Amino acid sequence: MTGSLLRVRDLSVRAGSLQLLHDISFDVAGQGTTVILGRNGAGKTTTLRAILGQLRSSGSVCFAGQEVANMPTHALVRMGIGYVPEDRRVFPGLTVAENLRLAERDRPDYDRVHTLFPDLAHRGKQRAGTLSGGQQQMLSLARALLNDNRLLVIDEPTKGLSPAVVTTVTAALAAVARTVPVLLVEQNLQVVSELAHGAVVVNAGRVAWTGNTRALLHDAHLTRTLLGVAA
Ligand SMILES: Nc1ncnc2c1ncn2[C@@H]1O[C@H](COP(=O)(O)OP(=O)(O)OP(=O)(O)O)[C@@H](O)[C@H]1O
Repeated sequence: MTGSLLRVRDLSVRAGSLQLLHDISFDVAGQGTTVILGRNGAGKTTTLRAILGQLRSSGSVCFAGQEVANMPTHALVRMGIGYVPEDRRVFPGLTVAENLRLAERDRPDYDRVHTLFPDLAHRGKQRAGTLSGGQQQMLSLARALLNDNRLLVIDEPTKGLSPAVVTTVTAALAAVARTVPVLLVEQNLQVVSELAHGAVVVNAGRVAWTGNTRALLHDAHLTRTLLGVAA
């Protein structure tokens, strides 16, 4: 499927008297990686959480032709949306192998996970809470990659990681995106330029720009005004 896999239309979220998202609309292609960019506090994670049914929203979220707005996350996971949240959420008291076992669905693909993250294969008996931040991120990604998903939603996978681990995670995501479409929130523009084709820039809870990642990153005026950086 090469068209739009996820269609978000007029997605709005309120928290009490605050409006966090205002009529967010964008499409996620049925292949490759689509990235949501924006400054700190722009509304990127809120957008993902609204799509994942973790925040009450108005508007439409259409996944593979089916309206899924406000469906609970577990129902979306059963439909084939893998979610890797920003805070990684591994079970610290359980081993690496136990964390993976808990994520298993119908036909877990351990070969894929161990090929992408060989380090995890050697750490099956280690408690996840004793892993480094980078290793925890790999475990968190591995939990989503274990299963055959139709879409992966991944929030800031390289946040706080050393350059070497960023390289490992980026390579794994590039390999994954060759077979599963990815909706990514990412701040590291080098990683964005390596991974993403489509870009959605969010600013103050609104979509400020959508288009081709390359066009965005090669336009110094756009990156300065939308992201506050010199590309
Ligand atoms: N439940 C809530 N109640 C009130 N304000 C909220 C709530 N959730 C998020 N916000 C606010 O909404 C704004 C967007 O937050 P969000 O986490 O989506 O930003 P972000 O773009 O992911 O930022 P960052 O890059 O810093 O992670 C922030 O100002 C945040 O404080």
